[in-house]
Amino acid sequence: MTATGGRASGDGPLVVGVDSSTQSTKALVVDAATGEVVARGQAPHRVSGGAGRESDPAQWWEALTEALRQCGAAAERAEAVAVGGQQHGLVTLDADGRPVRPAMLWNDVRSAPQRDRLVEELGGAEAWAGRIGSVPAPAFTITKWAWLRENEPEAAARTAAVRLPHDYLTERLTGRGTTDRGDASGTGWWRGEDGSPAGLYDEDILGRVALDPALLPEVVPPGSAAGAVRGGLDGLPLKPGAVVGAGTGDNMAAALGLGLRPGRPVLSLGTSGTVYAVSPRRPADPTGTVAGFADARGDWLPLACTLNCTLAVDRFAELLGRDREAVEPGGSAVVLPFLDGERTPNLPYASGLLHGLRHDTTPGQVLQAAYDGAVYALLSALDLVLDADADPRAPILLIGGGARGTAWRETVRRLSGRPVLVPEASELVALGAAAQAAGLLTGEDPAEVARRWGTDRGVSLDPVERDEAALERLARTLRSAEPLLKG
Ligand SMILES: Nc1ncnc2c1ncn2[C@@H]1O[C@H](COP(=O)(O)OP(=O)(O)O)[C@@H](O)[C@H]1O
Ligand SMILES: O=C(CO)[C@@H](O)[C@H](O)COP(=O)(O)O
Repeated sequence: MTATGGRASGDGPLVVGVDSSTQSTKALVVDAATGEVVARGQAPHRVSGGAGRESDPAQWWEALTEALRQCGAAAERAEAVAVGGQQHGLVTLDADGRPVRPAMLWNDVRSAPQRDRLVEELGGAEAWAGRIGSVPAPAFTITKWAWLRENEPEAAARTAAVRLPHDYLTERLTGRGTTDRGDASGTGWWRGEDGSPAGLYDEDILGRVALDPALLPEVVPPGSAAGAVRGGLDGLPLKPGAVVGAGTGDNMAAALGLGLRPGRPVLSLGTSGTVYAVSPRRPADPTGTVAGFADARGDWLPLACTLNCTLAVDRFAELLGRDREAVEPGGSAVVLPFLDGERTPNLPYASGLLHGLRHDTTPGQVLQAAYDGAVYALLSALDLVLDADADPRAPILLIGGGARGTAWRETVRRLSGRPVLVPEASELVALGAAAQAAGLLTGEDPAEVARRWGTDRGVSLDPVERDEAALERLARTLRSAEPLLKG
């Protein structure tokens, strides 16, 4: 079992990297010297359906414990651990550190009205982009906190600490309320332009949503530890005293795991679809398409995110009664798979749309159209996340659960016209967290650790001619259907 596709195992210390994302927790035990994955575990999460998307944070802790148990004795020997987690989720804790209510997740769009109001109150989209580098989407933590205050004031009043998903797990490990700049940059109340690696909380913005800064975690600067694993964590197979990294958001962790350099675009196909690149310049997109996130090292991570990716396409396959790979070419069907509303483009009230059916349209063509719709939304932001001087021939790094599927790979090739590289290492978020943990032991930059491990080695797929006709059909349908999708 190797992350790196072949280097021999060494005698390096062991580290644990955790990916606590929407659907599950994955844990890897990695040899810090070679990057060899010596054990792995995975346990699922429950996410509510209906109007919102919520998960009980206590369940993430149970899933972490279970995933580590599956790693066996190797986890107990690890010298350091770090947690990458789904971004943005609002975790509210009471005075005893227990969740006041389930966490509202990144893909819960109930706070769209609060988002619109907040954008207007600060002086519009441009003002937000200039101030925090992003125009908040309803994904951002600040909009969820505003929703909570309005809709469940007693829960907001009982809140003694506000955390992100990865902060919650890190705090249970160390007993200290901490976060990092990468995940903090998705809250809506963190600013990174003052030159200090940890950035700062924007007290004026916090005042607008009546959130006391004392309720927020300390931002641990890159290269520093959050603490050590506490004693007395019954049933958790980690060694007390093991170093705990600051952790980060899952996309920032994957960027670490790839040892990503500026100019290399990443397309991640999971519950969310994301497209991003590392940049030395702080982004500020007033259209709101690109979020100006910080990375976990001191650079930036301009990123666009869709709400409808693998789950939406799998749902189309299920509705059509087909295997997810049973796509067929041709036809004129167009699917805008916005089953959960959408963030890119910004259409929180949208639902899915199927257009262009003819008597001879086949179910396999409709399924292919669903893949096309999901990938189109991401590719429309590809050039926007890259710096102007980025090489347009650089391959797209394709990661996330969907990257294992042939239909996903071929759709990205056909709609992008670019070479595609699918890393052999499948769990890049957990590997990035492991690289952060390893860097704390060795004093190295975590991205250098990942490069040393060779995590971006994989299958190279040559470019194919871009399917302009499909792109044009999608663009036209999106334009024409806008009033309907705005709901
Ligand atoms: N072999 C495969 N082919 C295509 N899709 C896959 C394959 N394996 C997993 N997936 C997709 O990957 C998704 C999970 O991706 P993952 O990146 O682990 O999600 P997340 O991190 O958002 O929880 C599932 O929704 C599933 O549709
Ligand atoms: O909201 C975003 C990025 O801004 C999402 O990418 C979340 O971070 C969830 O990630 P996955 O669970 O799909 O990996």
